[in-house]
Amino acid sequence: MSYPRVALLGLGLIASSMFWAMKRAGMDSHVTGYARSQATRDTARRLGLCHEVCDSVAEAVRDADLVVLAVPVGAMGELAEAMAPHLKPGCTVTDVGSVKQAVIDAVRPHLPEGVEFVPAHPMAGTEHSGPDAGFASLYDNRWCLIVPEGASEQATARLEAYWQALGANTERMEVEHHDLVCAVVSHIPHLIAYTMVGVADDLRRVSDQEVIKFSAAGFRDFTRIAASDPTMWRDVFLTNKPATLEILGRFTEELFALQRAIRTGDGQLLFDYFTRTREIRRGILQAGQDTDAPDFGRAAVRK
Ligand SMILES: NC(=O)C1=CN([C@@H]2O[C@H](COP(=O)(O)OP(=O)(O)OC[C@H]3O[C@@H](n4cnc5c(N)ncnc54)[C@H](O)[C@@H]3O)[C@@H](O)[C@H]2O)C=CC1
Ligand SMILES: O=C(O)C(=O)Cc1ccc(O)cc1
Repeated sequence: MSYPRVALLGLGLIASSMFWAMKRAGMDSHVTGYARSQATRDTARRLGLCHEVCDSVAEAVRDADLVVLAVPVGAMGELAEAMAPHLKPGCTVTDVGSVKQAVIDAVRPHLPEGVEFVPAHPMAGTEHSGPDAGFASLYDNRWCLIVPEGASEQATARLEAYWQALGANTERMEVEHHDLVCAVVSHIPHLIAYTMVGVADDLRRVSDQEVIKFSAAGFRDFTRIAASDPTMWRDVFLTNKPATLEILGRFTEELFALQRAIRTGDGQLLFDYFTRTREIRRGILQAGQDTDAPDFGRAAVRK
């Protein structure tokens, strides 16, 4: 079941992809959009993004049955405060932020009685941002994590059905677990990519093309990930502090153990470690959980 009127607040990669996916799904919702900068609103109008691009938050949310907060995590609270007085009674508010506890803490206090808040997080994205970065298939076969946290069953199930219509699979998760899982599968991997590209740049080998020219897929993937939006990722680390520090602590412990093994020539430790991690990759492929894996990956598993 869809929503008759949807408001998208923040018209970047995630919101624009939602609009194109809604269009592709043939939803007959009327979609309003709002972005803070005039330039983004102009681009959105030029692209035909949303049925109506509004110049104020108040106008965008006024009649909306579903309001989607799609701005960097650090801007969610301020946006929620600005929109709250203009919400339609009984509407549902959701968000797409990469961190959940901080968003819940920042948004919920502003919401009037009778408005449902159902936080969500599509596990899909690219390194591109802005209104022209979106595309209809972004959510196809990707997970959208739903963190009901006090929302009614009816509002939660309705949002799940909406995301499924956009192409995603949905799974419910508790907030603390969500933030820890995302620190492991997304946040710390991004930090590692940022660090590795920074290290290569310190060696002055990135800008003169040498690293790019000779790099295999590993480093290229790091450069892609490290090109992600700086505002968004700054906010992720500032707001998911406990989980990212926990995982970073474990990561550096392991890294030091590997460093020591290299220094002392402990080949057995390195071999055992790499064997264990290879099994994890094979397990993912065998379970068919990596839809991006090229066929040769699956073939290797079948052997
Ligand atoms: N990019 C990705 O791969 C993914 C991002 N997310 C989350 O989705 C949210 C949006 O991310 P993207 O669409 O990628 O970002 P984006 O940078 O493409 O778009 C964000 C939009 O919000 C606007 N904005 C920023 N501050 C604002 C404010 N105070 N008031 C109104 N508008 C404001 C920006 O001008 C921009 O139009 C973030 O919370 C991010 O953590 C979730 C999954 C994947
Ligand atoms: O582009 C990539 O590799 C991603 O990991 C996309 C992504 C970025 C942030 C999220 O909160 C969820 C997914």
